[in-house]
Amino acid sequence: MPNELAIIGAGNMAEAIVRGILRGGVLAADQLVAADISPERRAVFADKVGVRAVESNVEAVAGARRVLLAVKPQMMKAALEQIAPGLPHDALLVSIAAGISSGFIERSLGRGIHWRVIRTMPNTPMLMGHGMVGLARGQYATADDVADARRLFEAAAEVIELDEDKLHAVTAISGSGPAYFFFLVEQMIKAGVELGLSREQAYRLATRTAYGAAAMMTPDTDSPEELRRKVTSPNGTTHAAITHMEQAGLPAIVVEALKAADRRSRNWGCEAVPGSCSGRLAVFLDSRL
Ligand SMILES: NC(=O)C1=CN([C@@H]2O[C@H](COP(=O)(O)OP(=O)(O)OC[C@H]3O[C@@H](n4cnc5c(N)ncnc54)[C@H](O)[C@@H]3O)[C@@H](O)[C@H]2O)C=CC1
Ligand SMILES: O=C(O)[C@@H]1CCC=N1
Repeated sequence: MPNELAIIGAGNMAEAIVRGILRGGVLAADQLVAADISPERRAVFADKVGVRAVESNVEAVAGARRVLLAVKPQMMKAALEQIAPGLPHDALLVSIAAGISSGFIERSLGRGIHWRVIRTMPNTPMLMGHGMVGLARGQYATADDVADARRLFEAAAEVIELDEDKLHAVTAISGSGPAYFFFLVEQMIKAGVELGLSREQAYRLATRTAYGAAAMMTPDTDSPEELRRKVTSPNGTTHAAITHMEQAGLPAIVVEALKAADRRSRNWGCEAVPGSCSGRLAVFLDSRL
């Protein structure tokens, strides 16, 4: 079977994407190969996902038509150095790493080749088929490459194409976003316990509420603001809670928190590519973390 997709880094996010690809019939399992340094992750891919898993990145990319770069940003430089010598010159590179620019990937692979790179920012709800992906094309990637990369994600996600610089904001909103909601639910569970419920009761009430509320936010329904208004009786209980959140500064905290995520995404690129940011920019970014 041809090597239609080599995965470098068979971690959590790669698993969500690959499960979507297989579930959606975009590619068959025997057209994929995954490489990971961790025997545990290779076992997950081989035994649970049903995809051939190897230790060697070089072996994975041999003859590959597309390569999904799915290691952590700080591992990207090493992974690119490993695959560069054996990577087919016409392979399409699709990266999901936060903060790593398409330019860095192109330069690291080198060999005088105009590498076609698509940079993306997916999120874990892809595991449930409800993901959101921001996608930007590198300078040598074509419209066909964008369409090709889109197909990898669309079985489990909505995809929007943007300029590459906007991917930091996408990371702050939808890449990291699921964690903000889980964090809120964690606090709701704690509050439930403080209010006298058992942990099981609080857990069930908070998680099912989050699930139901999320399901209400379809493109065809009211805006989040309007949905909130419909729960909020004048001078009632919701009003009491929201007023407290506003007076305690939560709206500004959320906005500032997401700006911190955006800065971290920009800063990660600097860390992964020592010397690529001027000293002043790196210090400026660090000081704002
Ligand atoms: N987890 C998330 O919600 C999201 C993650 N991302 C991006 O996805 C990438 C992966 O993140 P996760 O899946 O969360 O991390 P993870 O830690 O679950 O997966 C990374 C995998 O890479 C493997 N690895 C490390 N060095 C390697 C090397 N040199 N060669 C081959 N494999 C190697 C690790 O053993 C691990 O299994 C990151 O760059 C992150 O920025 C993007 C969007 C959302
Ligand atoms: O936390 C992170 O850096 C990664 C990128 C977006 C979600 N997880």
